[in-house]
Amino acid sequence: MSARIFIDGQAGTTGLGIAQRLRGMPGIELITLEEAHRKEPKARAEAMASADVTVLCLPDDAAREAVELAPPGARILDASTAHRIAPGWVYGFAELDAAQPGKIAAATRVANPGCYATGAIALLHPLIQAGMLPHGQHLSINAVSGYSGGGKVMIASHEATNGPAFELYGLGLAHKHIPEIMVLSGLSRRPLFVPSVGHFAQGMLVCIPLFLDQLPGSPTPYEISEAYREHYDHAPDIITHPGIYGGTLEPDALNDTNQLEIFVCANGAFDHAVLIARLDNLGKGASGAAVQNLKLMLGDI
Ligand SMILES: NC(=O)C1=CN([C@@H]2O[C@H](COP(=O)(O)OP(=O)(O)OC[C@H]3O[C@@H](n4cnc5c(N)ncnc54)[C@H](OP(=O)(O)O)[C@@H]3O)[C@@H](O)[C@H]2O)C=CC1
Ligand SMILES: CC(=O)N[C@@H](CCC(=O)OP(=O)(O)O)C(=O)O
Repeated sequence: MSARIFIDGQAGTTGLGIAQRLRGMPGIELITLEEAHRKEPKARAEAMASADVTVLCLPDDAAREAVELAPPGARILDASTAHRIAPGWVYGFAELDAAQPGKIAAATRVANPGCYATGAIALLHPLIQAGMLPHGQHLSINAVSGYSGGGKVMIASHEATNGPAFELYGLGLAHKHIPEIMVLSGLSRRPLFVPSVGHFAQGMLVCIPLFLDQLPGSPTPYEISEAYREHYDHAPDIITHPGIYGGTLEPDALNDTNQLEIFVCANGAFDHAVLIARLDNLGKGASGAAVQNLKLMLGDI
């Protein structure tokens, strides 16, 4: 028997990415609304009622409205920021720890993580859990994303104007991913987060600098990479690199995959390290993770 999936927001960047991934999968039937009806509350509520899982690929306010429209008991996977740390919702980062896949599988409401948050949590949570980073550590997070991270509006703007080549944003230091990064990593002190966007469509790097001599026990970079190896030993989509990485890193090497790579760069003479996550903002940072979560919610069909 096939599983019926309704994507609310089927015409957007994330919705199209999820639909494309699901079309190739056996055992999945997509419920689609005609263009004229795709924003009608009644048509959307009916589609939700007949779906095994509804995936919300909508702006935050529209996602909150959709949850209100949903019949009681409807299973929902929300790709927006609206419910990431909301009570009653399970965070859809399956690699968080050994218990998370089971929690996602059993949940009625799952929040798909933000793209930057996926990279930051993947770097921070294992070290905080292992006691190598204190919960109250002062941290800066710097990241660059391809312009598809900004959805249809940013894509159209970059493609129409051929730029800007690069820009910093979020300079009010209140980016919407900071709350989920804090809660899921286990940080008690708000990190500084400076995102940026470049004139390339897809791909992402998330970088976290550390002064190793300020950490408990002054861990070596090798101990940090070993902590990642142990934590992600049973996570096929997370690729850890042993030892210290000293090459160059381009953001788009994992495009169209659901993988995330972790690098530890360091210079022991200065006790300096930089933790780096590379992922596809539209893959593991959005549609790839959504499909991974859907598979778990449907019993890994
Ligand atoms: N792009 C990315 O890398 C990521 C995005 N996300 C999140 O996913 C969600 C969708 O983002 P993204 O795909 O980029 O955005 P887009 O702007 O590309 O797409 C949003 C879609 O939602 C539709 N929509 C808006 N309001 C309603 C409504 N009331 N009822 C039905 N449909 C509606 C829009 O319709 P119309 O086409 O008519 O404008 C559009 O098709 C956002 O919450 C975003 O934060 C999550 C992870 C990564
Ligand atoms: C380049 C760009 O604008 N990126 C988006 C984040 C996209 C994303 O993954 O986040 P959500 O799932 O939370 O929307 C931003 O910074 O708001």
